[in-house]
Amino acid sequence: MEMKSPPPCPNTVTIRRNPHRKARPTPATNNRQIPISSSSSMKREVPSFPIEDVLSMELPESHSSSVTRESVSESLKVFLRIRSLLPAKNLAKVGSICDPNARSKAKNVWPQNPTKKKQLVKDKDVKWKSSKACITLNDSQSVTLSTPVALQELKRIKSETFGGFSHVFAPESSQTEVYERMLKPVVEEFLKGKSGMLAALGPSGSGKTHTIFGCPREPGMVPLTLQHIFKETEESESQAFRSFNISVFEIYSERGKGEKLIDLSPDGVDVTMHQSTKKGLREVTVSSAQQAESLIAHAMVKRATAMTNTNSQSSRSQCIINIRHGGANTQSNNAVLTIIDLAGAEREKKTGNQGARLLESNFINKTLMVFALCLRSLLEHQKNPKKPLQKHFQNSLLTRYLRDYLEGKKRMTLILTAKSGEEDYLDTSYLLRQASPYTKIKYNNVDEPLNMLPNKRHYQMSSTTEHMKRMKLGTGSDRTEEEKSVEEERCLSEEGALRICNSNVNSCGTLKSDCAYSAESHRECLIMQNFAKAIWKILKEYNNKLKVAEFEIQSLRESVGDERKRCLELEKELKDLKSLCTCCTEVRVDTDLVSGLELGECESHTVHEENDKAVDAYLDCIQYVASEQDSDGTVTSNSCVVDASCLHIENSIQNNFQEKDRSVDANLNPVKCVADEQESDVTSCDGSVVNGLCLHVENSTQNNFQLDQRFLEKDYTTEEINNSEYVEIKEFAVSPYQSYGLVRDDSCSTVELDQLLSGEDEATFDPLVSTQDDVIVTKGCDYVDQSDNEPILVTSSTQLDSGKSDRKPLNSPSTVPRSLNASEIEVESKIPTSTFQEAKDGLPPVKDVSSTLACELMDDPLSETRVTTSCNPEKPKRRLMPASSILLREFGTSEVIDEPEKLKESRGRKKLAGDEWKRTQGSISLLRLLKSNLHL
Ligand SMILES: Nc1ncnc2c1ncn2[C@@H]1O[C@H](COP(=O)(O)OP(=O)(O)OP(=O)(O)O)[C@@H](O)[C@H]1O
Repeated sequence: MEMKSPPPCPNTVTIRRNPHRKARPTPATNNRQIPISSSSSMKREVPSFPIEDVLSMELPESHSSSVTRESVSESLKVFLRIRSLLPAKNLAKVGSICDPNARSKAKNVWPQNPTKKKQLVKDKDVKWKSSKACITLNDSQSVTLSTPVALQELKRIKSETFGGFSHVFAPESSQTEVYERMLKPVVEEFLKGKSGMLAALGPSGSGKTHTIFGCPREPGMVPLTLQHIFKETEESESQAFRSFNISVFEIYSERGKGEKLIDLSPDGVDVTMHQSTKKGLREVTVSSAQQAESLIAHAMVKRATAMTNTNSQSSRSQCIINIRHGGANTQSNNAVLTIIDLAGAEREKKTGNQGARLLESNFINKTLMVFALCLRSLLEHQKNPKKPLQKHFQNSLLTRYLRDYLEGKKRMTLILTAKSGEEDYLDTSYLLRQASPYTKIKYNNVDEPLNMLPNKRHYQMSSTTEHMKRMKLGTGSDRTEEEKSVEEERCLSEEGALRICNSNVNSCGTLKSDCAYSAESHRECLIMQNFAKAIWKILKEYNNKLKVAEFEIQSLRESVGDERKRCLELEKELKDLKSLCTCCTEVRVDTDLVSGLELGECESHTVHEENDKAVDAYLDCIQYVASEQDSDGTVTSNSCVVDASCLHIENSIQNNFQEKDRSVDANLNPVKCVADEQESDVTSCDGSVVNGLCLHVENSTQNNFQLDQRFLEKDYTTEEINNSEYVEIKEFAVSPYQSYGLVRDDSCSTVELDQLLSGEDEATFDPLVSTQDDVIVTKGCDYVDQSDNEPILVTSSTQLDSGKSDRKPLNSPSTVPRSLNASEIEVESKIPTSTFQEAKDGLPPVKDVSSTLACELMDDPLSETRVTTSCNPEKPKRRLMPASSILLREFGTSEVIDEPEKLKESRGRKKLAGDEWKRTQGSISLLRLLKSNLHL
């Protein structure tokens, strides 16, 4: 369905985000191709994957392990809250906000010492006048305490810096802010099943109670905690998960006589505590924040407070609030959240306490001192494990109750409250000096399963462990309680939490599963961490290898490019050489170089460049002849001997080459076959019987070879010859060649024994009367006879004359005639084209054929080489003594020849036998020596 676009409004401008797309023909293939804009700016560049950046990133050494360490080795969290600097008058107002009865209570503060009262009035005036702060916040974790001018002489310091706090709350910090930052994480952990404890520590009147309980307008940590936990569990379906057991009690010493543990719940009674076991402490189950707050409010009413000169409602006891999961959830979650409002340290001079208040004050101070000693001992023990953990906890009920916390077995949080006025400098200085080192306390291997244990169970476990140790040591039960306690403590401290955990596995099913889960999680974490490290390492190694490989590829490409250039140069060079060899219009063979050859009327041979391969081959042969001639004109080449006189290649016959090349091939091939079969007395080739000794191939039109009947053992009819594979031939017709080693089965050359007496006169050749000297071997018999008047092309002919040699030929039979006239044995053939083709495939170049046979001839020390021409066979034959022939041959081999000839020579040498080549190479040095000595 086509949608017609509305007509364009003349006043509107259409802005196209994308350029126009030109219509283009539908591609033939189904694959839709995304049109690519020709403009480079429109090309969508896909950013490559930043592998380099990724690989260059350093993997944190042990991120997960650091996290683990952080969770395992956590410092004691110490917060500092600075109370706002308010004049006493304003403070009273502030206090009255939270506690309406504060003013009236203050009036009723006991004891009312008139003298002190007057002094207080004076102090108030002083405070009012000197409302300067001695604490300044450096940052969120440190403060500087400045010594008032009046005390600088006494303290000899002007200021002190205290740092390392988890957070320092400024005076203007609200309760909510304090809760959010300080207690909320602890509460959340508690809801997850981890116990926690918060204790407020500071001098009297610094705001501990205010921070912990607050007031209706500013609810403190406890109300906020209750609201939090009930809010969190509101959505829980089960009632059991929405109820908590809350116990509130105080440790109080009435008039300094002993310590009492008083249950502050509505129906609470005195609680007896043996070791850490509390008897009679009532836990109130609450299911809402209101119920809990009501309970806390009731407890606060019951709590012992008194008016002092520093606080209108000074706490006289250590108040402890425990919140635990209630109902059925208690069994599965034993986590306890403990919030403690400690009584403030008091200075007698400052508070003006007397009598019972003074006793209470002493008790409070003592408890706080024990508390501080426990933490100090823990710190020193952690700094130097050789230092034993002191048993300060035994010195107060509070510290006994908080033993696990004070010994670092459970995590706790401290909030220090400090007054910032100069008049509170001493209290604040004492507090900070005492408590700031607590920030260095570490919790090593504190595991939650330990925290989840109820105190009773923990001590039972400790007793069990101790009992087992005692059983191992064989110690009796005659130990005192104190010794047991001390030993138990030592064992606990030495075993560590993990071992305790393992012990718990045996005693507690829940604990066992928790421990196993924790250990498994930790193990999985380590495995994954190591796995990630290994992969990262492998990736980096592969990256390095990749870089190396790329570098190698680049270098190889460069080298390939160089080789290509070189190859092109070589090809060009080869082309030039070829053009020099074949493309020249005229190739001349210097007659001087072939002086040993009788060239007859033809001193130069001209071949036109248009000649075919056969002609090229002949040219090569000529060149070989030329190159292999020594200065004396003696043919000494071991690679090629060509009767140059047989080559009558002139421009006049160039057309004949083109026309008659097949004839040339035809003449070559059968002769080759003859040579292959020469080992037998009678040579057969393609069913034709030929005489291997005397093969004169002419460009005849006859199909059959014709054998001279004189060389046959008996009279054959022409029909018999043509039809039979073998005919018997006279011995003399074969033996001379065998004796001279001319005919070999590996020879691929053509052999023609020919007197070359014009090839016509049969009477001139009589094998029966011919001598050995007259034996002539003509090799490479290609006979192209155009006509009687035209020049005759004989590709190559080598005449071997051994008759006049003093040496006797090998296996030379005395009865064998020495000379044969090839013309008398005339084989005329016209071999079918198919036969030519078959033979042509295996036919090596003419020059190779010639060279092979020539080499064999030259290798025979008894043989002599004579090159004659078919044009003038009467020319004198050149003879060489074998030794000199070899030397000259070797000498010729060691000669430095130019490159084109060298190439051709190497091509010819490939045909040589391996041992022969080695021999030639090996004697080069000798030849050089001879050359230098003989001045050759
Ligand atoms: N940050 C504060 N903001 C407002 N009022 C505060 C703050 N801190 C303390 N006050 C007020 O100062 C008075 C004394 O505080 P509080 O009773 O909490 O001190 P304390 O440290 O508990 O003393 P003690 O150890 O004697 O019990 C209270 O009336 C309280 O309302």
